[in-house]
Order: sequence, then C-alpha cells, then structure tokens
Amino acid sequence: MLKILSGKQVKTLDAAHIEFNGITSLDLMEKAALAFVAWWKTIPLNDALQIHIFCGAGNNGGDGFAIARLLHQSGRVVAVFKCFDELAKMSPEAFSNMEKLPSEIQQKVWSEFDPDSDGILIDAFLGVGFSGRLRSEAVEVIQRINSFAGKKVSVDIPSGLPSDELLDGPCVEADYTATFAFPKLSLLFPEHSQVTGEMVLLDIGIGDEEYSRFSGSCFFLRENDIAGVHRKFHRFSHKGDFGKILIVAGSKGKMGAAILSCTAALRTGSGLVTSLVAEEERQIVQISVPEAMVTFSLPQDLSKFDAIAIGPGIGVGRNAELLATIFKNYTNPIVLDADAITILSQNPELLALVPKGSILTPHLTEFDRILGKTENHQDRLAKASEFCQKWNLNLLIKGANSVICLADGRHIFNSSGTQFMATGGAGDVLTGMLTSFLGQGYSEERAMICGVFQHGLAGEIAGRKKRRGTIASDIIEAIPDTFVELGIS
Ligand SMILES: NC(=O)C1=CN([C@@H]2O[C@H](COP(=O)(O)OP(=O)(O)OC[C@H]3O[C@@H](n4cnc5c(N)ncnc54)[C@H](O)[C@@H]3O)[C@@H](O)[C@H]2O)[C@@H](O)CC1
Ligand SMILES: Nc1ncnc2c1ncn2[C@@H]1O[C@H](COP(=O)(O)OP(=O)(O)O)[C@@H](O)[C@H]1O
Ligand SMILES: [K+]
Repeated sequence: MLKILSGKQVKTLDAAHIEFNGITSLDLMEKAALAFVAWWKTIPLNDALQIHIFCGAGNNGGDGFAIARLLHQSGRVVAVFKCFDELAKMSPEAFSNMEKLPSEIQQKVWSEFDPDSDGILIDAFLGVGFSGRLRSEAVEVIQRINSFAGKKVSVDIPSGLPSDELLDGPCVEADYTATFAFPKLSLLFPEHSQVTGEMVLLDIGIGDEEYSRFSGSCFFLRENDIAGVHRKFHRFSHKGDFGKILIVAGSKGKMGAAILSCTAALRTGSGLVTSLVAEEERQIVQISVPEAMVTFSLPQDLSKFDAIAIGPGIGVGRNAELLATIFKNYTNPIVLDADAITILSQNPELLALVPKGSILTPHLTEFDRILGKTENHQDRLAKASEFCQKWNLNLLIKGANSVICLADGRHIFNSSGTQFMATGGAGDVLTGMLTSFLGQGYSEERAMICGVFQHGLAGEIAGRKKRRGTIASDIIEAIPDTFVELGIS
C-alpha cells in the first residue's frame, strides 16, 4: 500500500529514487512533467488553446517550465508568468528548464497577467517546499491567480497549502490538483475541498517499496492493493464457507435500512444472511429480499454467526439493552453503524463491552457524537488514534476518502468513491459489505480494506451511468461488477 509521506520527506524520497535508478533530478522532473501532460490530454480542459503557467523559483516552478515546453510541443499556446525577481533564487532544475523554453513561449512577470484573459491557468508557483507564513509578494501572486475567472490546475499541491497541516492563510483555489507520486496528506482533508478541487494522483515511477524506509502511519488505498487481500474460494466451496451473518437493522418507517444492508451483504457474497426485525415488519423484508432469512428475536446462540452488524435504522429508543446483550454474548468483531453509534455515545459505559476488534463506521456527525466535537480532520484523526488504541477498536470515518483507523495507529485513506454516493442508504450498503467480508473469514483489516474500496468502486460504476441520479440500490447492483473489474472470482 502506498505510504503517505510528509512534505519534508519528499526531497529524501526523490534523492533516494534518483540515486537508486541512476537518473538525475532533471530526469525525474521531466517524468513528472510528462505525466502531467499525459493526464492533461485526458481532461475536458484539454481543448483550451491559451494556457497561462505561473512558475515559482523552486522545483514546483521547474515542473511548470517543463510542462510549458511539453504543452507548447503539442500545439498549445503557452505563456509563462515568473513569480520571482532574482535568477539567483532559482533551483538549478527550475533554471535549467527555464533555459530550455522555446523562444515562441512568451515569458512575463506575474504582475503582467490579466485576470480577464481567456484560457486555463496552471499553478506551478509553490509546491511541497513551501513552509511558514507566505511572504507578502507571494500573497499578491496567489490573489492574482485567484482573481482569474477560468479553470485553475495546480501542480502537485495548490500554492499556499501546507502539505501536512491545515490551511492557515491564502491559497490558490484550484479546480484540479494533479499531485505526484503520493497524495499529500492535506489534499485528503475535507476542509480543503474548496482549494484542491478534483485530485488526481500521477505516477512518476517511484515504487511502493521505495517508501518502506520512511516512517509514517498514513497510507493510500488503491485498486492494485485489493486483489491480494481477498480470500480464494474453490469449486467445492459451500454456502457455509461464505459465512452466516446476522444483520440487526431497520424499524418501523426505516425498514429500507435492513433491506439495503441485507441485499448488499448477499451481493458481496455472503452464504446465509439472517435479518433481525420486528415481527410486524417481516413482510417487507421477505418480499424485498427473499434470499434472506428473518428472525423476530435475538437468537440464543449467537456463536453460530460468523459476523454480526447492528445499527442501520434501528432507532435509538430502547436498543441500549439489545446492544449490551449482543456484546455480552458474542466475542467476534461486530460492525456498529448509525443508530448503534449514537446509542454508544449516549451510553458510554457500553464501550468497554464492545468485542475487541469491532468496526465502528461513523460519518462526521456520528464521529463527533461518540468522540466529542472536533474542529477539523487533523484533530479528528488524532482523536481516532487515541480512541482505537484505548478501546482496541477500529473506526471507519466515512466521507470522500474515507479513513480506516486501526487499533495499531495506522490510518488508511480510501481512493475510490464519488460524490454521487452522497445519497441516503449508501452507508447501510457499506455495513452489509463489511459484515459480509467479516463473515467470509476476513480479518477486520482485510474486511475494511475490501469493503470500503469496493463500496467506493461500486459507487463509481453506478455513478458513471446515473450521475447525481444514483441511489443506494444502484450501488448494490454494481457490487458484483467490482469483483469483475478487480478480477476476483
Ligand atoms: N526532482 C525533484 O525534486 C522533483 C520535485 N518535484 C516538484 O518539486 C516541488 C518541490 O520543490 P522544492 O523543494 O524546490 O520546493 P517548492 O518549489 O515547492 O518551493 C520552494 C519555493 O517556495 C518558496 N517559498 C517557501 N516558503 C515560502 C513562503 N513562506 N513564502 C513565499 N515563498 C516561499 C521558496 O522561496 C522557493 O522558491 C514539488 O512540489 C514538485 O512539484 C517534481 O518535479 C518531482 C521531482
Ligand atoms: N462525496 C463523497 N465521496 C465519496 N464517498 C462518499 C461521498 N459522500 C458519501 N460517500 C460515501 O457514502 C456513504 C454514506 O454513508 P452515510 O453517511 O452513513 O449514509 P446513510 O446514513 O444515508 O446510509 C459513506 O460510505 C461515504 O463514504
Ligand atoms: K503548486
């Protein structure tokens, strides 16, 4: 899995990669610029002929000069705006790439830029080398960039955004950020969505193994991480191998939650799914999900279930007792979602009873309910580590780039998903998927890795056709396609 390094570690990573591969830092910068231009050709902005590139004096600016040359070579009209006054301040690589600019490319000073121009702006002013508070001229450069009405694309990171910290000052407000090698931590914070725009990760040939010598507890989960984590089943596998699970979900007026979780679990591969619901609500489950069995009281022997989920749509009324009974009679990890999380926050004495290794899946409001009010993602992640270690539990903080927080302190950021999943019931689907993988014999970590990634991928597949019209049932429909896309039988 790709490790997320700090901004300060980038120089050492680059230097080690350069030495190991016998290349120069200019070669690496060229790879970065080539990756950027290859991606550029795939986006809608590609048609724009007039491109304004703001270049700083460091290597981020160096990328900008190289990108200018490559875009010019592919027929675009490019103008470069220099954001520094002295050549002496330039990094050798930036200087070298500036020298390579063909004479047809106009070179101007940033203050000559007319924000009413047509076209697209590329922000290669400041990258991960930015630190401290912005100097006053840098603030003016950023203001000028932001006064441009057209689309803005940031190279590596929006200029002014610190790589690992919260934004605390002016920053380029990008429509796209194309980041190199690994996503900088701050690009994954929801409070920065206004400045990062769409994020894309560009490969510049640094292998995952090259990160292993760096310390760090944050990781980025990508498609190629998934296949190796899955269990293999064989032609004699029977439904018992695929797990028997119990889903405690739904209540009067919220039976959809039970239906969505159970169907998602079946579509994820569960062998046998039992749904615990009130007797008067049985028909809707039996008609909507005939493959699921229904029970009306908590079975005496819970150990016959390979996994249990509790929470979606159960209501917070009288269920604290039910939670306590399950916790006392079941030793395997449980998936706790939605109302179960709220009940835990109202009855904190129950926390000590939750089976070790259980998975709590709060969205941001539920997170604050159970862990206390948080101001931002940095604060949230720190609190999550403390909570998971203290109780030996796992948290899945849901949202864009959902974060798997493990009891050993690791944080794994998901890369799949789309805003089209911001629709009622999408979380119930995830609960069903996580429980299904646990029931199929996956460890909590593996169940979360496969569950969260494939849930996001299913959302992407559904969203490709249905865009903002995507509903939770469409995500369920797409779960089998995720096995096909990932080559998993
Ligand atoms: N060979 C390499 O090292 C590679 C570097 N890459 C690029 O290089 C970037 C990092 O380059 P650098 O380390 O040179 O750093 P940057 O170019 O990100 O930043 C250094 C520049 O920022 C200015 N700066 C720093 N703090 C400031 C402040 N508070 N106010 C105003 N200006 C400030 C410095 O004066 C300097 O001009 C990455 O973000 C990436 O874009 C990529 O080309 C990949 C390869
Ligand atoms: N903008 C987004 N990008 C990616 N995933 C998203 C986005 N919005 C929501 N999701 C995903 O959809 C699910 C929503 O869950 P939740 O908030 O519990 O919804 P509900 O309670 O309606 O089921 C989560 O898994 C979340 O990660
Ligand atoms: K930048």
